[in-house]
Amino acid sequence: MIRFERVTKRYADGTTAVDDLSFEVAEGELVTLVGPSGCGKTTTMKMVNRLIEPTEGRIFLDGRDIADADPVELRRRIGYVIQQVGLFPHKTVLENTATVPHLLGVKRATARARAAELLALVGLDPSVHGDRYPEQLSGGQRQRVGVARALAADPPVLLMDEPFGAVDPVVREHLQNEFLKLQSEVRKTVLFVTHDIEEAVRLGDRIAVYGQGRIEQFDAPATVLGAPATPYVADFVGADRGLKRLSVTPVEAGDLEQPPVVHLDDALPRDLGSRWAVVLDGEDNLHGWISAESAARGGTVREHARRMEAWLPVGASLKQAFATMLQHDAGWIAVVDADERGRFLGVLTPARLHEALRRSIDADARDRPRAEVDLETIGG
Ligand SMILES: Nc1ncnc2c1ncn2[C@@H]1O[C@H](COP(=O)(O)OP(=O)(O)OP(=O)(O)O)[C@@H](O)[C@H]1O
Repeated sequence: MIRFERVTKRYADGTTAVDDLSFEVAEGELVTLVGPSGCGKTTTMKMVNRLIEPTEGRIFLDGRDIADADPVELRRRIGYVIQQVGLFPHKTVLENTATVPHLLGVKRATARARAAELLALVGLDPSVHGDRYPEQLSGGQRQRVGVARALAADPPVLLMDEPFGAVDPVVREHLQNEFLKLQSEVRKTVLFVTHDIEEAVRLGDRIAVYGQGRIEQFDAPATVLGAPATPYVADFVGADRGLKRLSVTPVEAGDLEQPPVVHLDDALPRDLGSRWAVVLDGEDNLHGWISAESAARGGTVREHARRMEAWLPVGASLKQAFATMLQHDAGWIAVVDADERGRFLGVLTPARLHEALRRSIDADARDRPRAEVDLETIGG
């Protein structure tokens, strides 16, 4: 969808901001550009909508060289969201959002109706916020309007330059989550600039890690964290990359331990064979758990079974799993099928969680599926 072919940008004063850059972004893909200040991220971005012209090389959008496109027509196909939002202060939120479609000749009423839909989509109630002016909004709300406005002309491509950079960390995490949800619906092709590796990892299908004017690594988040391509990348993603990796590594069925299991309608065994057992209903769905102590008192499984609060669907992140363990002060959590039936699959313990993490790091380093990694062969 977007392709850079040996693109270089040298400014008039001799600064090489982007140096012989080649990469490709697939349709519907979200690529984050991350790196320290001044490494060329914004320059890369602005060359896509021709706010900056490359010195050398070519950029293709949908297979067509953008140098041949009319810049105004080109920008209609590209939504642009920046940190300083740039809303018109004298226009209401609804008018701000409807501006571009209106300029493109969409009838006023239609443009406003569409704008209201978009505001709802980014989490603003048009009946509450639509008639306000930008100064009557919080920073986070303004950013949402910025995103809604960029989507208004329904462009296939979105360029986002530190769109959530100016808001506090809590609001920022909200906006990131909302944006991920939105993106799963609208599936735009997105270039997203950030200097925050956490943000890059959370949002990106792939991450381009920038050094000075060059991409040092262009890979999926888990690979960048697990197998940094260069010492520079390793340093940039940080010593706590194991922690960051928790949030991008899913719980897999192969990570789970199989504890003793009893069914609700079973007669209670005297000896569970363990300090606790998982209790399932007649359809093998998770019901709860039972301790060896209560089993020893006799009675029925149903009588002693306790509800299981600490559980997760398979595919949830290891970070969520860890958070759930801490939240419930649980030494293990149950993992169920991700579908509606929620069949019990096994339990995750802290030791298994740690193994899953080590396995996924090693799997990436060796470019092999996680299930095939034998932990015995990993040093340390
Ligand atoms: N108009 C310009 N003239 C000269 N040099 C420029 C110009 N614009 C940017 N630069 C330089 O080009 C380099 C890359 O700048 P760019 O804005 O692309 O970086 P960035 O990675 O987006 O940084 P930041 O995260 O601080 O926004 C920097 O050294 C910058 O000083």
